[in-house]
Amino acid sequence: MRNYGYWKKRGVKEVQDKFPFQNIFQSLKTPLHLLLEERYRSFGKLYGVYEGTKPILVVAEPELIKLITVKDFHVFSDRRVLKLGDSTLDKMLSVQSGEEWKQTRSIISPTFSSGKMKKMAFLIKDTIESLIQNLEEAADKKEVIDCKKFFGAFTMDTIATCAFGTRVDSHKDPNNPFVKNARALFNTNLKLKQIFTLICPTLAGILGIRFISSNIVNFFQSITNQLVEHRQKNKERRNDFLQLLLDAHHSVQEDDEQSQETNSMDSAHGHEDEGKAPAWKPTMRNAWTHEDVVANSFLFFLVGYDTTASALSYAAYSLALNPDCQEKLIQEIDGVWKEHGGINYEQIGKMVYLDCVVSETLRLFSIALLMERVANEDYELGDTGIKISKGTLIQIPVYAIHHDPDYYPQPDVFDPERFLPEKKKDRHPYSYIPFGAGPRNCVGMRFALMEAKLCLAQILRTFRFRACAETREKLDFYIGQGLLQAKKVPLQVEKRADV
Ligand code: HEM
Repeated sequence: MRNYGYWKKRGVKEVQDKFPFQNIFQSLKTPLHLLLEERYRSFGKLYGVYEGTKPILVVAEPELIKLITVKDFHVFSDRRVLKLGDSTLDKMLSVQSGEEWKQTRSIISPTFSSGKMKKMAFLIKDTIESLIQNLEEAADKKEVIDCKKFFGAFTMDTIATCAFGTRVDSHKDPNNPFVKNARALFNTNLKLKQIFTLICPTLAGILGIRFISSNIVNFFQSITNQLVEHRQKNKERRNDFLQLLLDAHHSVQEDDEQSQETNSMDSAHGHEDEGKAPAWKPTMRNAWTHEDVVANSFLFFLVGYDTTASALSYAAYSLALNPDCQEKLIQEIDGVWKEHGGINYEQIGKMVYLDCVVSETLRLFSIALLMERVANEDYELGDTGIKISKGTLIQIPVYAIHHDPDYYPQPDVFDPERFLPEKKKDRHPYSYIPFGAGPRNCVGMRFALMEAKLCLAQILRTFRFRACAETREKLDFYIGQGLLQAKKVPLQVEKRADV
C-alpha cells in the first residue's frame, strides 16, 4: 500500500518511488552520500521521501535545523525508536527516548566535561606512543599502510583504556582476548552499517535488524564486572570513563558542566546555543545501575572506535594529497612544540590551523551522513506552513549540506582555511553539523576532537604522510551504510628529517 501524495498534499515536493521500496533498494545500491547530494540538488532543502509507505520529511535549511534541534527540542528530542530486545543494550544512551534518555544524558554529559577530558588526555598519550612505534616500523620498511588499520588500532586501544580500563596494543597483540572480541564484534555480528543504527537507525528500521551476539555482550559485561570488583576491593581509582560512570550515581548533584559550557575544543563543531534549548533541562536522576555502566561503556566503544579512526584516516589522506596544507600544519605544530616543549591538551585547544584541518576533514568527509528526529506531537514547521503529524520522521542530510557550493564554494576541494574564524562567521552555524546539533548532539564530540587533534599533532611531529601508487584520487566507499566508510586508505609515512 503506497502513501504517495502525502507530502504533495501538504505542499511539499516529494521523491516518488517508481516501484515499491525503490527508495530502499536505491540506498542499498548507491552510496548514501551520493544519493543525498543528488536529491539535494534536485529537490532542494525541504522535501518528502518514503521509506516503504512511511513518509519522511527531509530538512536541510539551517534555520529550520536550528528550530528542530534546539528551539523546539521538546518536540524533537528522540530519534526513531530502536529497541534491541536486550535489557543491557537497551540502556545505551543513543537508543533511549523521552525521560529515560534525559536521565541517562544528565548522568553521562558531565563525564565529557573539559576538566575530565584533560585528565583523560594522559591516557591517550600512551596509545599515541604505540601508534608512533607502529608507524615507525612501517616507515623504516617503506611499507604502504592502510590508514584505517593503523588508526583503527589506535582508536581501539584508546577506547579500551578510556572506557574499559584495559591497556592493549591491538596492532601488535591481535590475540589479546579484548582485541579478539572487539574484532569479532566489528567484523561479524555488528557490521558497520548496523553500527550507525546506534546514532541514526535508518537502516535498522528498514531491515528490522536485531543484532549483537549475547556472547560478545557477556564478554564485555564480564570484564567490566571484574574491573569494578578489582577497583572496589583495592580502592583503586583511574581517570577513565568507567570510573566516571561508576562515580555518577554517587555524585548526583555534581556538575552538569557539559550542557552549560563550551570551550576552545568545541570550536567550529559546537554551536553556542547548544544545550540551552528552552524546554530542556536535565531532570532528576534516578538510580544508576551497574547495567547502565556496562551498557554505556559498551556504547562508547561501539560509536567511538570507527568514527574517530575514519576521521583520522581522512585527515591523513587529505594532507597527503595537499602537501601545502600539511606543511602549514607542521609549521604550526613545530612552533607550538618549540614554545612549550611538547603538545598537550591545553595547546591543542589553541591551535587554529589544526582546528581548521580537522573541521575541513569532517566537512569533506561527513562521517555521519544524516541525522534523525521524530516529532512527539503534531507540529507546524516554522513559517513554512507545513503541518507535521505526531510520529513523523525528520531526516537532516548532513553530507549534502556540507557539500552545498553556496556555503562551501568548490565543495570537493580540501581547503582548511574555510574554517578560519573570519570566514566561519559569514556562514550559518547550522550549515556545519558533523556532530549533530542541539541537546541530542554527539555527547562524545569533545573526546573525539581531543583524541584526533592530539594524535595528529603528535604524529606530524615525527612523520609526513605521502601519497603513493596505491593512493586513489577519489576514495572508494562502502554502499548501504549511514556512515561514510572508505574501503581502504593506502598511504606511505615518511620519517621527518627536519626535526
Ligand atoms: C569523529 C568522531 C565522531 C563523529 C563524527 C560523531 C558523530 C555523531 C553524530 C552525528 C551523532 C548524532 C547526533 C545528533 O543526532 O544530533 C552522534 C551521537 C552520539 N555519539 Fe558521536 N561521533 C563521533 C565520536 C564519538 C565518540 C568518540 C563517542 C564516545 C566516546 C561518541 C558518542 C556518541 C553518543 C553516545 C551519541 C548518542 C547521543 C545521544 O543520543 O544523546 N561519538 N555522534
